[in-house]
Amino acid sequence: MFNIVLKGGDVLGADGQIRQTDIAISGSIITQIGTIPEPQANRVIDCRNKLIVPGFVNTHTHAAMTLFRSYADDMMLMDWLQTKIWPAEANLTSEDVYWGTLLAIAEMIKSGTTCFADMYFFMPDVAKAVAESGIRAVLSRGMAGVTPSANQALAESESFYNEWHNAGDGRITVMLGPHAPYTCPPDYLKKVTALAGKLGAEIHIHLSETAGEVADCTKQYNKSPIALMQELGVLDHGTLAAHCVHVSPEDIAIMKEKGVRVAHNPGSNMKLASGVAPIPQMLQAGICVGLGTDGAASNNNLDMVEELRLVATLHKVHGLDPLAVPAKAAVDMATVQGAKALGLGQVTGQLETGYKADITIFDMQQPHWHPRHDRISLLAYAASAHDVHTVIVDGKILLDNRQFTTIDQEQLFAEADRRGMQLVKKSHTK
Ligand SMILES: CSC[C@H]1O[C@@H](n2cnc3c(O)ncnc32)[C@H](O)[C@@H]1O
Ligand SMILES: [Zn+2]
Repeated sequence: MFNIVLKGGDVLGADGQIRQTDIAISGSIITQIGTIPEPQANRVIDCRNKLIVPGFVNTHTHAAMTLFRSYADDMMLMDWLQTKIWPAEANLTSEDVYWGTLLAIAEMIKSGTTCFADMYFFMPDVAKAVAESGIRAVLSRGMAGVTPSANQALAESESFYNEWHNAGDGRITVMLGPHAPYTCPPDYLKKVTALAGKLGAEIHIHLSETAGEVADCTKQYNKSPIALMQELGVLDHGTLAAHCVHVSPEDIAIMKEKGVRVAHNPGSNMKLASGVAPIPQMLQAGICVGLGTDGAASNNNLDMVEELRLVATLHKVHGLDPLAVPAKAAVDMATVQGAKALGLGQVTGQLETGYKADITIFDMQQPHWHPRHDRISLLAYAASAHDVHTVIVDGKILLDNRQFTTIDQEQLFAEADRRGMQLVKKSHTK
């Protein structure tokens, strides 16, 4: 007796091939892929005309920034952070972060994401939203060495790791989150690396996002941010580096040597006019690249279906090369490579027996899914988040025929609207 059987869908297997077959789920695990003639299960889902893929892995976001969506647009990164975002974030409460995160989780589930990496504040409240909603997440308490709360952030990171790493039925893992080289001076980063060594924790950090960051770092330390991180030991504990837009061939060689995994955020990089990361060169060098949305204040949504299309098209036009990031490579970045980037390569990101049942099911009975010459191509270039029909995480259905099973949508929208408006009003009256 299985818990769930997905019957007769077009399944994207771990070998990259799509076959019409069945998937059986027992508890949290995929236990069988192949024809199951008369399935005995608590729930059998008819998946004819459905595409079944590994749930998307969003490798970099700041979930609760949904509350600042459309508050500050059309600005460059440092101006955006310094004049709008950081002042507004100073007013955040733990309840705001809980509701903002839950809004993000709802948006991610509805667009097919089953796992995300977050860096923010009030992380126990983020973890609570993750635990209650049923999604999978890799959480980091953001730390900035230049702020008065620098030492408190280190202490909170340690207690957060001790309380939440592997919690929520194993759906939550924890990393350390030094924000960036320009907010975390070398002495502070040394404390972070010492803590990473003590806990056995990996590190999630923003690196080389803008040309200005690289120029300032080079002026101050005579080294690129990547080379500086190498010197400080930041790359010795397992590193998830967000952005890496302005990296040189020498930086790429260091990243390869140190096994740095990259969270590529094409939508955010385009909107903040940060630049185009050399992703084809990184892939060529054998670096693990996952896909992320960044926060909803810089993207301005958390839709990995859109990000999939952006990554597959941006690098073509930038390099004048239609093969720069083919559809299959883009889908891999959104799934299997994303899971590897988060240190979850043995857990999620693939439809294979023994892996967690983290699954997204697309409804292909829509005009833009016909004719079906190539389903991977349709997913990368034609699909929409509206096609997401059912989402399963850890063997539990979180979105059932487009309806949430763990989230009260009406209450969520009311809380998020009220809190978002209040936060922006507070920022304007200061
Ligand atoms: C210290 S918690 C995380 C911190 O990061 C800020 N943030 C959001 N988007 C970006 C980005 O693209 N680059 C750098 N920092 C970013 C967020 O507002 C929080 O303050
Ligand atoms: Zn970010």
